[in-house]
Amino acid sequence: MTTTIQPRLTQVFRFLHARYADGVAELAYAFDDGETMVERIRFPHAPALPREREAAFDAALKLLHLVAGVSYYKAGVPPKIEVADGPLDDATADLLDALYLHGLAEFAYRNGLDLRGRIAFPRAASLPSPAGGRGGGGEGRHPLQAPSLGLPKRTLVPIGGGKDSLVAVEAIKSIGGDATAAWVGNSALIAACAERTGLPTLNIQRELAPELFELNQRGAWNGHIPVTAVNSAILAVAAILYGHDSIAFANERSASAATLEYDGQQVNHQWSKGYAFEQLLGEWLHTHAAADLDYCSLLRPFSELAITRAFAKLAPYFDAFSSCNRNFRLLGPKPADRWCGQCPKCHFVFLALAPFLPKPRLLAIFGRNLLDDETQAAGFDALLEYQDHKPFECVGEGAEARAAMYALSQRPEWQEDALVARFRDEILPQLDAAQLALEPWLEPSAEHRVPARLQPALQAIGA
Ligand SMILES: CC(=O)N[C@H]1[C@@H](OP(=O)(O)OP(=O)(O)OC[C@H]2O[C@@H](n3ccc(=O)[nH]c3=O)[C@H](O)[C@@H]2O)O[C@H](CO)[C@@H](O)[C@@H]1O[C@H](C)C(=O)N[C@@H](C)C(=O)N[C@@H](CCC(=O)O)C(=O)O
Ligand SMILES: Nc1ncnc2c1ncn2[C@@H]1O[C@H](COP(=O)(O)OP(=O)(O)OP(=O)(O)O)[C@@H](O)[C@H]1O
Repeated sequence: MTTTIQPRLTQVFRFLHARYADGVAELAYAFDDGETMVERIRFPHAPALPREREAAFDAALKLLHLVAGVSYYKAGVPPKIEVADGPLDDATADLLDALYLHGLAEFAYRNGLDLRGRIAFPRAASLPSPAGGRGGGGEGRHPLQAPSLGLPKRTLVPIGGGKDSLVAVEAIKSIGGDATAAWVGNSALIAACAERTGLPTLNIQRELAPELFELNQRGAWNGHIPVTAVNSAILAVAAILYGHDSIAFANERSASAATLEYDGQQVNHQWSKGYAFEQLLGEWLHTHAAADLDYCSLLRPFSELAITRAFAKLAPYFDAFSSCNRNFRLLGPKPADRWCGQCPKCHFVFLALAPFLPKPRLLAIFGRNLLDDETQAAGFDALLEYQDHKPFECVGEGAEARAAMYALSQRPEWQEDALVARFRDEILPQLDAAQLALEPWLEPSAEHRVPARLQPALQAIGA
């Protein structure tokens, strides 16, 4: 179907319906009275849903509808949001308001928009828990507790093709945890990583509504969306459908740090990988879907450097993984050999692995030495927050990039490489050497929501 809507002139974004049958979820949206846009999520070999899980499944499917709408809403950012099913309870509206405001903060910043005061999901103050939850309250603000469903003690581990999820997988394997390697989309690279884990696999397909790409061609607003939230909501539906009691993402501590602050608002490229979103969704699932469905990040206590140190021990993945997001485009060109070598992710992962791997091993992974290439100076400067802000990408904090670069500048095998020498001569004299130690970054922090059953896996990562 061809769309005729002028996206930037729309007045209402409408959540029409979410339906599920035979392993396919259909999520329908529209602007104003325009064409229906349908996103489809395909759950392979979907089992019949046990009756006791139906309410939880319906709740999770509704949430997925609301979360996945962010891809379409952003095309027009109209002033009004309507939900055909009716207004949301406060906890659900709070989650959605936060996700759309903070998850689209980079999008807004780069497009010169201000979404504050514009995003307001319809809410009714006193709605009861939709999953048949129990336990008093009555004000509808926090609908207490959803029932326990007796979900099997199995963990869905989302796989992104990069180092982080593979560290999480190996940590769960090290404690003999029952787990499934799950991923969304049709990336062959992710499939190869998932196969290599040796775990049972689950590949969920996602088809965006084709009208979105037409809207993009017609001048829709476009930019970054909180895709981890979409993947999380898909996996929550999957956990209930296939029977898993936990979803263990691999979102690092640094994901909670803002990329920059602008006009009093924090702009974080990785907002839906951060702890605030993890808490919102984890609580929401307990109160609205199933008390025994845990959503967490297994890597939350760890910095990027602690994670690269752990990954440096996982040699069997070295010729399969890639953190370069250019591999994961739906439409655009992809790098020929897994690492484009030009983007912030390539720069950061090279730098963060370098202190923990023998140099020839690292060069073999990337097929080149990014730190001996003067043309890459600006890219590394941004990582160090030197004359630039942190890039809009999934990279560690400026301070940990500086700690990694400092460590290399002290090592004979690295210190003559062009960008390490430049750091030593030009940037280091402007820094406080007391702030550059690597070791503090390897210490885990206490803040996480990892359920007791999986906590022993944290030892494997921190060791
Ligand atoms: C792979 C990638 O980085 N894509 C971003 C890129 O998209 P591009 O236009 O270059 O091409 P496609 O990926 O083929 O997408 C085509 C258009 O489709 C729309 N779209 C796509 C996926 C989706 O979930 N929703 C969508 O609306 C969009 O209009 C695309 O233009 O640039 C886009 C615009 O800035 C980004 O939206 C694309 O980002 C993807 C959604 C994506 O998967 N990105 C992840 C690699 C990513 O950024 N991960 C973050 C996680 C942050 C978080 O809070 O979740 C990270 O690793 O830090
Ligand atoms: N297509 C996907 N399907 C399911 N989960 C995904 C997908 N892409 C990313 N994720 C998950 O989202 C989280 C954040 O992704 P991120 O890209 O930071 O991790 P990664 O790919 O494991 O590692 P790296 O930081 O090296 O890229 C991880 O838990 C990852 O597994």
